[in-house]
Amino acid sequence: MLEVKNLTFKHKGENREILREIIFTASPKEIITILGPNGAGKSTLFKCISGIWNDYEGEIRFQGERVDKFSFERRAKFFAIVPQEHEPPFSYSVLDVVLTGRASYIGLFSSPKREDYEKAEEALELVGIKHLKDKAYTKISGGERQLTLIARALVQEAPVLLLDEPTSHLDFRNQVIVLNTVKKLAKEKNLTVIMTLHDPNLASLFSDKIVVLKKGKVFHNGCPSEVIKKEILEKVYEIPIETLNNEKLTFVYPNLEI
Ligand SMILES: Nc1ncnc2c1ncn2[C@@H]1O[C@H](COP(=O)(O)OP(=O)(O)OP(=O)(O)O)[C@@H](O)[C@H]1O
Repeated sequence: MLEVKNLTFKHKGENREILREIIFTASPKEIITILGPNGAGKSTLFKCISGIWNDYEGEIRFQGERVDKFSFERRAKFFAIVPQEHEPPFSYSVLDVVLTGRASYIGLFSSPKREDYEKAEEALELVGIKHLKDKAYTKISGGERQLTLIARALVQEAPVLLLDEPTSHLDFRNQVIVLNTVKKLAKEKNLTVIMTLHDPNLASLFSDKIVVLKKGKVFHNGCPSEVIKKEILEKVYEIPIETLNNEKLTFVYPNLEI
């Protein structure tokens, strides 16, 4: 289990707390989505969990151990990260980028083995871009890069998958395919998934729990049916919102008379 306990964070030399007393837990097979307006602190929370920022109050623990004490290697073993943006310094092929996710298995002075290539191709197949494997990563679209990075995270075979706005460059079809794949993998491979999203409807469709942040604090935390509600989202996004309900889900949309 991943536990975030009373996490409070401010940048060095600044007085303003970007995150204040954040509390939530995430278990294997669960998808936790961090939802909230621009500037709410989603990426900062993500960076604290993934170890980019370590200088916080409170604790983040994985399987009982404090993650700020993890070595770089242990972090790579436990956390697979899909960042929002990634510019490789060289013109790697798509397959090579995915293979970098196997680094902790390959060893510093060795080359990838057949198993590593097989896993990389399997992951590319899973996210639907195996046909791009020999193309230069610098010459594919933003959405195709995002899919490549998701494949790279999958071959890492880490128990925690952290995705920062995984759908930001994806078309409608690929949003659904990628999030559905992540959901399937979470269940099949026992992964703990934490992601940030901007779309409450996608969050509702694909999450087990949603943590809503507003101004650095947890505004609400619960399963989609508890969180994706007119009264909560209107307070968080400060626009009038309407809902459509059926027995499976609540769909939210803006009331355009604003
Ligand atoms: N390096 C930094 N130094 C100081 N303040 C920062 C720094 N990076 C971000 N912030 C501030 O922290 C707050 C939270 O930013 P963060 O990027 O976590 O928000 P977010 O919810 O991910 O936003 P978005 O949805 O726009 O990506 C913002 O007010 C931002 O200005």
